[in-house]
Amino acid sequence: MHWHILGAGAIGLLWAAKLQKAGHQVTLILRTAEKLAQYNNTGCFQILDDTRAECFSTEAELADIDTPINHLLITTKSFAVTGAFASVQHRLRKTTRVLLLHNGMGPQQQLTEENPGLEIWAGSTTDGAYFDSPYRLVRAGIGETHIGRLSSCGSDTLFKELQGVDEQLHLSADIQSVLWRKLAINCAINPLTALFNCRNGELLKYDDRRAAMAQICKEVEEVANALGIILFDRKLMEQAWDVAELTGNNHSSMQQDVSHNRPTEIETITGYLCRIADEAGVATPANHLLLDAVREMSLSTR
Ligand SMILES: NC(=O)C1=CN([C@@H]2O[C@H](COP(=O)(O)OP(=O)(O)OC[C@H]3O[C@@H](n4cnc5c(N)ncnc54)[C@H](OP(=O)(O)O)[C@@H]3O)[C@@H](O)[C@H]2O)C=CC1
Ligand SMILES: CC(C)(CO)C(=O)C(=O)O
Repeated sequence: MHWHILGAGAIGLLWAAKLQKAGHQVTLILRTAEKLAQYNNTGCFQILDDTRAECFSTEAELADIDTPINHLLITTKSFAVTGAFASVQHRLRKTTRVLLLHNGMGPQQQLTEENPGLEIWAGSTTDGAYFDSPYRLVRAGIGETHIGRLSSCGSDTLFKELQGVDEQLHLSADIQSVLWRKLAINCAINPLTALFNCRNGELLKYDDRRAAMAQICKEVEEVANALGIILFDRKLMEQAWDVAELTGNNHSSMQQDVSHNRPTEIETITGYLCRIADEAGVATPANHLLLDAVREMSLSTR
């Protein structure tokens, strides 16, 4: 299959490599002519893991050409998804399949509602990767990726066609719940680490941080309950505690975005939770306070 990847960042390039290794053709869609020239100068990207460095010569192009896209993987940050999608919409056909792989919620539901005839999939991953220099990607952790079809149109054959791309790729029959679980964990950890400017594990070391985390978790559970969403088979606080402990030395993506003065994904994490809670009439005062606090600290994406 020929995959176009929109969002040639850490997750996008990781997937470009996985797809290429499994025999798929891959084209990266870059944002500007300047970025394309810079990439073509380098001619490839590298992925480093514990044992080796691999080079991938993947072709790249801009969004505004007319070549049709049959398989589109969008791996931008959540706040850029709808804009990125719009930039290639003229290249999509009735049979195009779209896979969205990002944290947070909102864009997946919006694109599915606005494009009822399109086969749209969404996913959530615990893979980890970061750049140590441009187009040099360090694979930080091998995680699991769950994908599932959001649109009512289409079929599940895409999953079969992706088998062999990643041993840790799973098909979910209820991808909304998978996205909610990831959302719940991100609500519990990301904004607090940004606010306290600390590593994930440092949320557990102080009474006030633990109390804030417990209150956030309680509100997220109340929203999920009101919507009939089953999160975990134990309390969210216990689940989030384990994730914070397991990733104790890591800086969350939101803490890193705030500390590097980049836009954060707060609007699609706590922002989404608060919006859905307001619509459902569930009070989420601690999440609203946290949303305001992180909005104050980060570049606006609204
Ligand atoms: N990195 C990780 O380990 C993990 C990330 N995630 C999630 O995956 C998602 C992607 O994260 P990550 O890969 O780290 O993010 P990056 O910032 O590394 O990559 C995003 C890429 O999208 C590009 N982009 C943005 N807008 C457009 C556009 N309109 N057209 C084309 N390209 C565009 C950016 O290009 P430009 O450079 O021009 O801005 C950038 O290269 C996020 O939701 C993140 O939370 C989830 C698990 C782990
Ligand atoms: C689970 C967690 C908090 C791990 O750092 C994460 O997903 C993130 O940083 O975005």
